[in-house]
Amino acid sequence: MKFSEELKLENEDIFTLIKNHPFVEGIGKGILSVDAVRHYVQADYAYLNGFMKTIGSAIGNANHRNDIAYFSALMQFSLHDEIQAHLCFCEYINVNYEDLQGQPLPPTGDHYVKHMMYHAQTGTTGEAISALLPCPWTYYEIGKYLNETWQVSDNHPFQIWIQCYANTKQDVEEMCERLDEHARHASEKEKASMKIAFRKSCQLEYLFWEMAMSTEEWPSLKEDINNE
Ligand SMILES: Cc1ncc(CN)c(N)n1
Repeated sequence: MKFSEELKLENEDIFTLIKNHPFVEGIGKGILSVDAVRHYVQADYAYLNGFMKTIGSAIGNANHRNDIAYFSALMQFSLHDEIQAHLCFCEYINVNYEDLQGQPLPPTGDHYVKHMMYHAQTGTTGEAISALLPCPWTYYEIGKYLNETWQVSDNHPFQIWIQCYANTKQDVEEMCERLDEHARHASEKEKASMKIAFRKSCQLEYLFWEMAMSTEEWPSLKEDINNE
């Protein structure tokens, strides 16, 4: 069995939790709370910046030119293509995209970016790919699942969002192949680290949806004090 197939099998529980998450269900139904969508886009804009910076760190640690070329191509999707997914949500809540940019990451998003960055800075290229892979992989699974489950017609409010990710099969397969190539040359110890990095990223993907749904914020009394 390929290493990527092993990872999928071992983390099927989290993939299922993600597909059944109320935010994901809301995308399928075409009904989501405005606050949750606003919170998601604000956090995801900052998260994608962190994701791309993590790729930058992985490039800094890479020993092979083909990995550098791969990482640079991987960055393009987040930098360009995902804007349409965000704009789809912005249209739904009738808010300018620019107004949702530049916000700090809420606790879960902050933890997720730092987790990926840790593996990119301290681990091997295989470990960095393991930490980064759940981002494209879980979204591809969500897009595919929603496309198969709901009638996603032209007038579905989240059609563009769903198609954006449902069409990424090839990208995910390519990333899995790259991971499998690294796993073939990895020691048992390195493969164990890769598995930990992958599972935590899957779990943080789930928690990111929770974060948006609960509009998670850093705890503080300061606003209350300022408002008194
Ligand atoms: C948190 C998160 N995870 C994954 C993706 C899909 N690239 C995303 N936009 N945001």
